[in-house]
Formats: sequence, C-alpha cells, structure tokens
Amino acid sequence: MLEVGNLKETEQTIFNHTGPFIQTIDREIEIHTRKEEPLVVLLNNVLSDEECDELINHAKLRMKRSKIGLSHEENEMRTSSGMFFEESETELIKRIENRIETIMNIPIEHAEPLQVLHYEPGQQYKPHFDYFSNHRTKNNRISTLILYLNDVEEGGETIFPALNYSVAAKKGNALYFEYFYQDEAINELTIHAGSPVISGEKWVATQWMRRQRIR
Ligand SMILES: O=C(O)CCC(=O)C(=O)O
Ligand SMILES: [Fe+2]
Repeated sequence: MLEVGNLKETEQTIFNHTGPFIQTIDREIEIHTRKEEPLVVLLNNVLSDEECDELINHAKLRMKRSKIGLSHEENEMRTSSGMFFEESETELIKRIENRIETIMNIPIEHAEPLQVLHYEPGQQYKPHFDYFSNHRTKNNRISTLILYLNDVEEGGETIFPALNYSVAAKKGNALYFEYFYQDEAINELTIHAGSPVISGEKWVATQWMRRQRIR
C-alpha cells in the first residue's frame, strides 16, 4: 500500500489477469485463489498429468544435490536435489515456457532456466526469499512460479509464515507470487518455505523471472 496524501493506493502488479481464468495458447488455466499485496495466486490445471510425468522422467536422469543462491554451495537450507532444463530444450519445455510467459506476463527472455526439485521424506527448503538480498544484484528476480508435478502423500506444503498461508502440493497446480513492489516491506512478506515431506515424495518445477532479460 502506498500512501499518497490521505489516499491509500494499491501498487501496480506484474500479473495482469483479472477474471477467473487465464487463456493461454493451448490451455485454460483456472485462478483458484488470490491474495493481494503481496500478490500470491494459486492456479489449477496449469499442466496435464502427462506433462508432469514427462517433466519428472526427464529430470530424474539428471538430478544433483541442490545448490543455493549465488554461492553455489551445498547447504542444509535446501536438502532436496535438483536440475535445470536448458532453454527451450524440448518441445515440452517450449510449450511450458509459452504458458509461463502468458501466466507471468513477462517475455521468456527474462526467464531463468526451469529448475526441477525433488524432495524425499525429511527433506525441505527452509524459509527464504527468492530475490537476492545483496543490493549490488542489478538484475534481480522479480517473480516466481512453482509448478507442482505430483501429489505429496503427507507434508511438503509451500508455506508463507508471514502471511499465515499454506498451499498443498497438488499435481498440475501452480503457485505464483511476485516481489517487485516499491514498498520493501511488502516484498519481505514473500518469505516462504517448502515444508518437510513426511511421507511420499515431492517434485516441483520452479520458474524465476528477472527484471531484465537474461537470454
Ligand atoms: O518446494 C517448495 O514448495 C518451494 C520451492 C521454492 O521455494 C523455490 O524453488 O524457490
Ligand atoms: Fe523459493
């Protein structure tokens, strides 16, 4: 909220969808719930079951222990394993990139490589911000889309402790949030975590967008 005189104005968002659906070239995506400032949107029907399975199967062959942030060191912050797809690597990745562009309302040239994470029981991603807090970072991240690739038996919710909000991982759903607000206090409310998987396993694909193009 920006205060202009006595008026409280809502800040401009990147996400530009208003109705209950987002029509992409090949799929109608449903907006399940949305919270404002910071904008956090839960989307249904982003990926088909077959697309989720194909992403998992491609990723499985190339998993490594996850690395965090700029330091690229293994760390207890994130205990899952992960991999990155190459830009437009396959027909499936191109199709998903296309959908992501529409959902996130940002050209794909701003997109980092799509990352896949795999969590086994006990594994988690502790509370963090997706943007780099180092102020020298010029081309920072501005928004995130987490695609859930399977149903988790128990645990593994994405939680926002400052918003008292929790989202269960459900196959084909996705969670969008952005942190490009002028008011830094709003950005800080996007602190989130992947809570520990209790039983079953968890697969997600994460898309981070940058302020400027990186491709
Ligand atoms: O696994 C999750 O639910 C969260 C993943 C996440 O925060 C990230 O990839 O940045
Ligand atoms: Fe994150």
